[in-house]
Amino acid sequence: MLDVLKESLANVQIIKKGDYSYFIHPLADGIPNISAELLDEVSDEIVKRLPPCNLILSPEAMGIPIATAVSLKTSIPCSIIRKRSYGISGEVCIKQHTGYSQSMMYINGVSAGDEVVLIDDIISTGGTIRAIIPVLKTIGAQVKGVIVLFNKNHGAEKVSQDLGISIDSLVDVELVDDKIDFFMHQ
Ligand SMILES: O=P(O)(O)OC[C@H]1O[C@H](OP(=O)(O)OP(=O)(O)O)[C@H](O)[C@@H]1O
Ligand SMILES: Nc1ncnc2[nH]cnc12
Repeated sequence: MLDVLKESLANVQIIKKGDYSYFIHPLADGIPNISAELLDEVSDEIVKRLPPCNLILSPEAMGIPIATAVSLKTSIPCSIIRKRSYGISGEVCIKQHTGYSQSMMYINGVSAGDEVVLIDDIISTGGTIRAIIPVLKTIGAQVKGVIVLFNKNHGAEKVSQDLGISIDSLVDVELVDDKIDFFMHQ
């Protein structure tokens, strides 16, 4: 099961962003190419786990292919959290910190009463999800769940406990320096 995903994890390259270890994978980076089979398999699995919701939300950039595929398979609309401001009414600005970058992000298209599932390629430090979730609650949206492909170094468990939300993932990743291990959840 999840054989294409398993195969895609063999021989991933690891690079350094300063002191931060980073692995290169099709669905986390768009490099090497994202095969249709991989996207199909991963999105099928996420659809199986998807809590009932009326909106899929995903931060740019690498949440987009996964969230789009899930949206196509479920007919649930998808909204993208952008790194550029449109300055339109209702836009909410947040500050994202990852292990290697800081960026402003802008939420449009989420309304009070929406039942939202957040989909992303990876959780690592949790900075991205920690920035997004409280703002969704302030807007009055209900966060029905978070689903990521990769849970790096137990980021999901830490954020889940701190924010009191459920974070599901398909693969646990242990990455320290240049040593990487993957643990599939099935
Ligand atoms: O848990 P964290 O430490 O916050 O890391 C996870 C985030 O890092 C990556 O986003 P990035 O902003 O690098 O953009 P990208 O999707 O364009 O790679 C990834 O897509 C997640 O959104
Ligand atoms: N591809 C990746 N590898 C390791 N850490 C990450 N954090 C965000 N993207 C990552």
